[in-house]
Amino acid sequence: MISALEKQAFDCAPRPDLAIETIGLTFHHGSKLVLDHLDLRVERGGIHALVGANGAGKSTLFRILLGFLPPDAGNSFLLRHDSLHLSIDDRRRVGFVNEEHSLPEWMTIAAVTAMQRRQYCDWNERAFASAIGNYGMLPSQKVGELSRGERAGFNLALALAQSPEILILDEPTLGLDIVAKGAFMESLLYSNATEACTIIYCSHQMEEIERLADNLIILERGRLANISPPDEFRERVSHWVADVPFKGPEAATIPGLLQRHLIDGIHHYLVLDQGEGFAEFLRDAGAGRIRTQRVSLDRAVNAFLARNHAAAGR
Ligand SMILES: Nc1ncnc2c1ncn2[C@@H]1O[C@H](COP(=O)(O)OP(=O)(O)OP(=O)(O)O)[C@@H](O)[C@H]1O
Repeated sequence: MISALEKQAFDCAPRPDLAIETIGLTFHHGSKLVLDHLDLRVERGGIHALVGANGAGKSTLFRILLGFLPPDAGNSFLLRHDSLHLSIDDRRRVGFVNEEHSLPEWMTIAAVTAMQRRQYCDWNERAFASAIGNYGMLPSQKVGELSRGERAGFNLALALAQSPEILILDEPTLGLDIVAKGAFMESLLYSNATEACTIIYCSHQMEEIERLADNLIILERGRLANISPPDEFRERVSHWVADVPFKGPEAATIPGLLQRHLIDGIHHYLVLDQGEGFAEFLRDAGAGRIRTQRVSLDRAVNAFLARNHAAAGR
């Protein structure tokens, strides 16, 4: 028989197969609940995209995981280590790139690189050279002189050279133009980081996610709303087109409704987790012709995140 104390310790013990684990993680910014008893388990390896509406709590989650913010309740573990007690060695195993790309502006690329090289004992010169090779930066250039895209690329090259076991990317391509975004993603994909480490990647760019991610994590108001391969999520959302007479059925009666539109007298419904039974529902509502269309990941995620607007309209 184990005691209540032992059971609690066992329940909070980190799992070795997980890169990230949060248990009942709760955080408030003032009176605002930002993370709401979040239970998240991210397996080691692969690319995991973290998606959510603005203010869903994604950056806050990263800050807690990295030990920059203490949670109000619950636990968070990074590579099995409690985020509140990460040692210097634990931190060396974690690469972090965010949209700010904050690096000392007055230092040259050569000087920042030399500093990082000294700091990380597992420094991988090949990974650094390969990532930085996508850009035409000169070692003598100061960080302050770099464009946003170059700064992002430099930051990524530094993080990859660390040989991290986990790489956390918080909207690293925010504000970059399409060419700079492409260069950043190429550097990431053609590094061997994708084989050797777990990448958790927060982005609003669905086409990037569709191309890169093995797993789609959706955070909604501080709670976990989905964790699955992106395709699996996309298949949960279906688009039905039907010539239902008049205004069509009341929104409140439509099963799984995410979004609906009336275009040229034809009703379009985006619904969640509905199979063939939905066609029957439309037929019962008076529909003659009914067809379904493929939904892109972008559309599926956006409709899912905006579904509360549909609910509010009911
Ligand atoms: N320092 C702060 N003080 C007060 N509230 C804050 C602070 N930082 C964040 N918040 C609030 O916490 C909530 C979550 O913020 P967070 O930055 O984690 O969201 P996010 O999901 O990363 O959003 P985005 O996609 O816009 O970057 C937001 O509602 C935000 O207004």
